[in-house]
Amino acid sequence: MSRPALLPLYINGRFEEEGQRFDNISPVDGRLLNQAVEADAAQVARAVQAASDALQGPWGRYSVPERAALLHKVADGIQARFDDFVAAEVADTGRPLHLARTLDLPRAIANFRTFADLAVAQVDDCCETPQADGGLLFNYTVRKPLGVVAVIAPWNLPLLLLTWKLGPALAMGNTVVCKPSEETPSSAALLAEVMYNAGVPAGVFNLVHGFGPGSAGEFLTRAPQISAVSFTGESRTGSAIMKAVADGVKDISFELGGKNAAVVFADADFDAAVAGVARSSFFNTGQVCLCTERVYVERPIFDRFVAALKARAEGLKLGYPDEDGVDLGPLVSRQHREKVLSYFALAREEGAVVITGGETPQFGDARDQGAYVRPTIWTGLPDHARCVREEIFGPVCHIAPFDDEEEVLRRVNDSPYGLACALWTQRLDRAHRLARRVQVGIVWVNAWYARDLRTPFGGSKLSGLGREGGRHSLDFYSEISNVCVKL
Ligand SMILES: O=C(O)C(=O)/C=C/C=C/O
Repeated sequence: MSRPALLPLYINGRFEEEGQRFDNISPVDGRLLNQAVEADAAQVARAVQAASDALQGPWGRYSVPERAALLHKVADGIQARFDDFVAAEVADTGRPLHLARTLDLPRAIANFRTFADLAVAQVDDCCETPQADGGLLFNYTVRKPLGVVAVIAPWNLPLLLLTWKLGPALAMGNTVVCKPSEETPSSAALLAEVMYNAGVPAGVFNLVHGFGPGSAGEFLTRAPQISAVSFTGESRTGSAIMKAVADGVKDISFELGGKNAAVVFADADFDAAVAGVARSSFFNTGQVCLCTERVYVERPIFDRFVAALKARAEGLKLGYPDEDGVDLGPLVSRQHREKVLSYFALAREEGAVVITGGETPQFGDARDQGAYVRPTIWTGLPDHARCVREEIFGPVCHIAPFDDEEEVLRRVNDSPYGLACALWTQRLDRAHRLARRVQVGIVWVNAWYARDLRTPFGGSKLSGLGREGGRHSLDFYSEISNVCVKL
């Protein structure tokens, strides 16, 4: 698979290599993977202008079925280069090959196909209003594109999350300017090739690489012609974007941070709960906004559960992406590892008992130049400890006992975040009762990160604004008008 040594921009249907370059470093062994072009203010402005112009071009005359057909062609194009995309995603993130093959790529393809099909199936409202004079009002909904959408994607699930936004945005007739994370630019560059080869009209999809403040991210969110920003990432970046678009009162869709809890009751299926909590804490090396970082276990099974979770964590294999049986890759970068390690140190200062982990592994090979950390479990911290309140975004969780529903509900809700929660119990009456009272956007019961793309997805409090998924995405990416006709 030949991945370009230089990842270009893609503006108005043309690949551009002019501009400052930045290095893309492997988190597996620290070697230079490739470089990407950092878009400057003028290039971002041209991308946004191209997107704005494209709305008045052929794309503006595409019917919904024609847009859907083109999105299926894009999905076909990704499928046809499945291995290239897997290699790009694995190179940038260091994730296990099997994870890219079973999650990232299938979801990227599904993200286009699902919203192409939902757009075609979309039915809008109408209603009749009898008038006192015997007349009738006929009301119906008209759905138009928002316009130019800025899509800013994170580095933890680069292609999955970029396409999760692109699918509905394009299905609803918008044009987009995308800025992938500077940590993971490679798969987005491949997607530009697929868009070009699928015949997506020039200006409909544009790609700018770069950073946030003072770089492409800021230039994009401040561009006057954008109508909306769809962003997944840290809460404080979300706040900065809100400020950038406030004067223009732009639409925003935010899927932000979390400090997600798992609650394990004594009646839970013990082995399923241990496996589920180990997965929700360490999946993708803890780099998913939905990952568990707070575990609450009912006291009668607490000691047994801690021992079982410790054994699970210590059984996880850290390795090269293509190693047989590898469970965890590295964190996305040395810089992110410094952040996670700072919490490892903070936990000790705050008085944590380290059940397992809390340090970097010593491989004695090239991986020591990477960004690996050991899966880590703490206990013994008070609920107000920073390590129990702040998002760490690594393979780490704090585990604490609880005695009753009301206590654990209060503790789970005592968080500035409100994204996801996993409840492990066989008392489904209790599960349904608690699910309504947990202040999050997504509750899993005896499961975690099980997805139906039609369901509402997003968080409350600092975890975000709005919902993605199914009709929620179609509505966000539409300008909906009502027409009222006197008959
Ligand atoms: O699975 C999804 O659709 C999704 O949005 C995942 C988000 C994870 C964020 O870290």
